[in-house]
Amino acid sequence: MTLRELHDAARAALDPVTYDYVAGGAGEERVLAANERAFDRYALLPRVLCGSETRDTAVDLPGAPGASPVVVAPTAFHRLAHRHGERATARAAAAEGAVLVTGTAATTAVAGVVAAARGTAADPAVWFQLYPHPRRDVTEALVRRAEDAGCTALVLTVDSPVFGRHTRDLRNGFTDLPPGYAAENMRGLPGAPPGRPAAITMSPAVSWRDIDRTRRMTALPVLVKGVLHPRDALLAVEHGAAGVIVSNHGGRQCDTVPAAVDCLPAVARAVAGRVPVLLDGGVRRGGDIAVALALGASAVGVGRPVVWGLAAEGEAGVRRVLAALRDEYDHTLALCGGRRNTDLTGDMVVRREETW
Ligand SMILES: Cc1cc2nc3c(=O)[nH]c(=O)nc-3n(C[C@H](O)[C@H](O)[C@H](O)COP(=O)(O)O)c2cc1C
Ligand SMILES: CCCCC(=O)C(=O)O
Repeated sequence: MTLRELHDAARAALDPVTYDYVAGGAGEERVLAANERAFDRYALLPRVLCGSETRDTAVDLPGAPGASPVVVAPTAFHRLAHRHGERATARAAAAEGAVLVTGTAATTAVAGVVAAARGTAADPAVWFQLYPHPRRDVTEALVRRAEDAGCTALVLTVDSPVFGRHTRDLRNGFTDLPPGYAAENMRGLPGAPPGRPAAITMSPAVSWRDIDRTRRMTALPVLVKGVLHPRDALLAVEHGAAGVIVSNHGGRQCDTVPAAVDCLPAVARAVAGRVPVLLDGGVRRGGDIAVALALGASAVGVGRPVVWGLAAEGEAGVRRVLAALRDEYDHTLALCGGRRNTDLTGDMVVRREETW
């Protein structure tokens, strides 16, 4: 099955409200569409007669040496997509050597997610995503949970000072998890109502000070997710980020921003190799990964395709998505005369004429 067929199978398997939650974006979904379309405007200029029978596509990421260049981006509520939920995703990512980013909005507690990954691979890399919280004690409790579970890095999502307005969810009245599902990591936190999970809080009042505070709480590397402006990328490095993730949240926050991949070159220039830069949004094929790496990314994140794999076929479906993307990428690397990721350089990407 191709990724497109997995998407169709997922659509058939999911109830329409859940499908819309995953598929949808903010506003008129312009950014959602632009993320994928932007890749059509980039073409690869291969080099010839410089390839190799053996290629190495592994990449060293914070807390994840020798990882796949395809990272599972944090996506909420996997138990809505499949009864095995985040555990299935974790087993699949571990089996494929891919970093799994789980997070505050997971429907399985982080300890269970890491345990599932460890049941599959000796040394899986699971990162924990959280929103900078205005209450330090809440952030600290989440950080300890991630550490105790065995996560190897934290991801702070900074593109969500307020919730995005997801048009389809508003139309469908999808404002809360159905009975029987919860953001399990939010249970028992300071300020949580007894027996119930605390609400996931986003605040426009958080700042770089909160990033500094979080960094001081932990020895884990901290990546900053949701950067588009090159000056923010620079600030992230200055504030000790171990990595910068260029992302517009899959078109689910501001519907007037550029396509994610179009923001990558300027961010990569600003970061200038000091920490890894990752890119997510609209990555759907191996060629997209090659373009992103040539434009300065060390790895890419994939969001929706993983959820489609999960909904269609559980663990096996997620494995299929991750394996297909890595295999297509390896094939593209071979076609471009590369033997390792760093052989893809900026001069090998050109703009297509927009005459079609
Ligand atoms: C259903 C869904 C849930 C998401 N939940 C989160 C989340 O909890 N935290 C976060 O930082 N990003 C979240 N994202 C954004 C993804 O991490 C990622 O930026 C985006 O999906 C990448 O775009 P793609 O879906 O085109 O690959 C979510 C995206 C989707 C589609
Ligand atoms: C409170 C959960 C937020 C999930 C999210 O980030 C998204 O749906 O885009």
